[in-house]
Amino acid sequence: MSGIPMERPLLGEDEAAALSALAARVRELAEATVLTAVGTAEAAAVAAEIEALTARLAAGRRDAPPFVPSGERRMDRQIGNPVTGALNPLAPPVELTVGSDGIVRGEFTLSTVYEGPPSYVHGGVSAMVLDQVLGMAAAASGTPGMTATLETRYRRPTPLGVPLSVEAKASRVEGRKVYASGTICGPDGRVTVEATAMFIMPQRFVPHS
Ligand SMILES: CCCCCCCCCCCCCCCC(=O)SCCNC(=O)CCNC(=O)[C@H](O)C(C)(C)COP(=O)(O)OP(=O)(O)OC[C@H]1O[C@@H](n2cnc3c(N)ncnc32)[C@H](O)[C@@H]1OP(=O)(O)O
Repeated sequence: MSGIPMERPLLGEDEAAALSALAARVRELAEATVLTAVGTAEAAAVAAEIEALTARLAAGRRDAPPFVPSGERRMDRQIGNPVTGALNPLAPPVELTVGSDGIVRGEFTLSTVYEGPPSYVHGGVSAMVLDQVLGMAAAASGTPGMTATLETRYRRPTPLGVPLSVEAKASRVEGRKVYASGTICGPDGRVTVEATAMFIMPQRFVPHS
């Protein structure tokens, strides 16, 4: 049982745009923090200002990240998602589209905050992106589910700071189980990471169960 409530407020367009702009500035702040070379006194002064800004935002704190309305496409309502969520400063964010062919596609660039080995993307970050994209491909097949298994194969290092592409597709559905596969490719089109996964729709979400 999660400590975060399932019920969510829905953001209007203006509020979603304003909070997304805020998250974009915080993303820049995170990268500036990792890369800054200002001295210790300046770092301490900035930390104090950020503490005050955090207190201003927390003055209107919600119990859980809000959703945005998304009509039929319930999979893109989680604006606080750590991969795709414009509202989440930890998300790159990866913008995804679902094609009529069932393939989920996206383009994204990862900054140095996602570094694993020097100058390359952390393997856990690649796995997180693929989990999301394969999960959306499973949902696009009509059977959304929770990740039961996720296998990643790291073919070559994934570079930071250059455009990457990701895509995934559901391969088969067996009852509540959906199998999907996908890749991340570098700017040269070569695959850097491959993944396969199996998602299971929890029994409690099965319609009319
Ligand atoms: C509708 C839900 C919301 C979705 C909204 C969609 C939003 C739009 C897309 C967004 C995309 C997000 C992408 C990120 C998705 C995460 O990150 S999900 C978070 C990570 N995953 C988890 O935390 C899952 C934790 N595990 C669980 O909750 C439960 O174990 C599961 C996976 C739901 C299965 O529970 P269950 O339905 O009670 O399973 P159960 O009836 O015991 O078993 C059913 C069958 O599955 C097999 N099985 C069960 N678990 C496993 C396993 N881990 N490995 C292999 N086989 C297994 C059983 O052996 C059984 O097989 P058969 O006997 O039928 O052959």
